[in-house]
Amino acid sequence: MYEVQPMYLVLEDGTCWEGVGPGIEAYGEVVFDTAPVGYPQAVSDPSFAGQIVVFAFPMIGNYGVDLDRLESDRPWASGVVVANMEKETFEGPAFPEWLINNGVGWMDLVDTRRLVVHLREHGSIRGIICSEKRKSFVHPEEIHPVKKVSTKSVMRVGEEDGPKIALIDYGVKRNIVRELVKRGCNVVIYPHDTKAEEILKEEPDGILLSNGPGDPALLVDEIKTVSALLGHKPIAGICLGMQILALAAGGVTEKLKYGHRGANHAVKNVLSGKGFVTSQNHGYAVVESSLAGTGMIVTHINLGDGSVEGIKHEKLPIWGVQFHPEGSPGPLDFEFFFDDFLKSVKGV
Ligand SMILES: NC(=O)CC[C@H](N)C(=O)O
Repeated sequence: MYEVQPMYLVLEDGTCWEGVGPGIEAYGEVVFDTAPVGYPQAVSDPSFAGQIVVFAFPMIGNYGVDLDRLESDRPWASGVVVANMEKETFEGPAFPEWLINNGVGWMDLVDTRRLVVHLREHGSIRGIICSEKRKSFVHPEEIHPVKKVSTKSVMRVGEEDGPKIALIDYGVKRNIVRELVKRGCNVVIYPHDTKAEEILKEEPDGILLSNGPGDPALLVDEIKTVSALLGHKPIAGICLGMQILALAAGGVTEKLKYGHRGANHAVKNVLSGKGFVTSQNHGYAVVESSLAGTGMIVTHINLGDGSVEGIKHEKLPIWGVQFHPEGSPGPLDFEFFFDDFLKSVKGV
């Protein structure tokens, strides 16, 4: 077991939030997530790298961590803030112990209801979890988090004689890989900085751009690579992957005030009128008006704030979604995204 001590979450706007924790400091953009369950999947989603996640649901840690059902091999969130951390569980490592063992700072007994309202009103903001009250703090030097979470070498999984999918890993969630493998694909996972020629040399049948952390507009080389790939093969993008697609086509992305992170975000297909409940984790969005003249059109919007949730090319097999068709955590209503991708890859 571990001991807890008084800890503070100090935000860049000067507000200080009290709680207790195991004494591990954490630094990052403070964001909130509204999913009630699936916290091990959420914090192991590499898209949370560099972020302190505040869980809006009050009880976290009620069940332990199933190490075989994570979205990567470790928690990537830089910190976790909760109202009520359960200390013991019957199965698997307890959530708070697992965070400590991986060096992730957390805080318990925080007034997360008030904190989430604060973040909604003032927007996501940087902060630090620390053991003394501070008025200001120095920001550690930041490198783009995609560099930290992407694979360092090419990896191959799945059926050797299946459709060959080039998956560019900006911080891929394991469930995206599982969805492809489940459909008999031969998946080649590439580091984020792989050149277009190297990918095309392998003659993939389709290209999938993964989710990932950080500001998409800063990924200048990755955007150039995707521009060079456009038009060669069917290309689909998920979350950061969709944002990179839009930027590669000439569009623009912007930061949302507090983003969408949770397991019940309603989106609408504006072409068919159908609605879907989706899993989401993003802080940036594609600017709809910036797509004019790029060949890309909006296919889905968020029913909460009207922001862009899906795009496609008018003529070519290129499309993307801003939410997570692989769920994990969250609903699988949109799992057919992978079936559509495979149909496009096989040309049926
Ligand atoms: N899950 C993701 O791929 C997130 C994309 C991007 N980092 C954002 O916050 O908008």
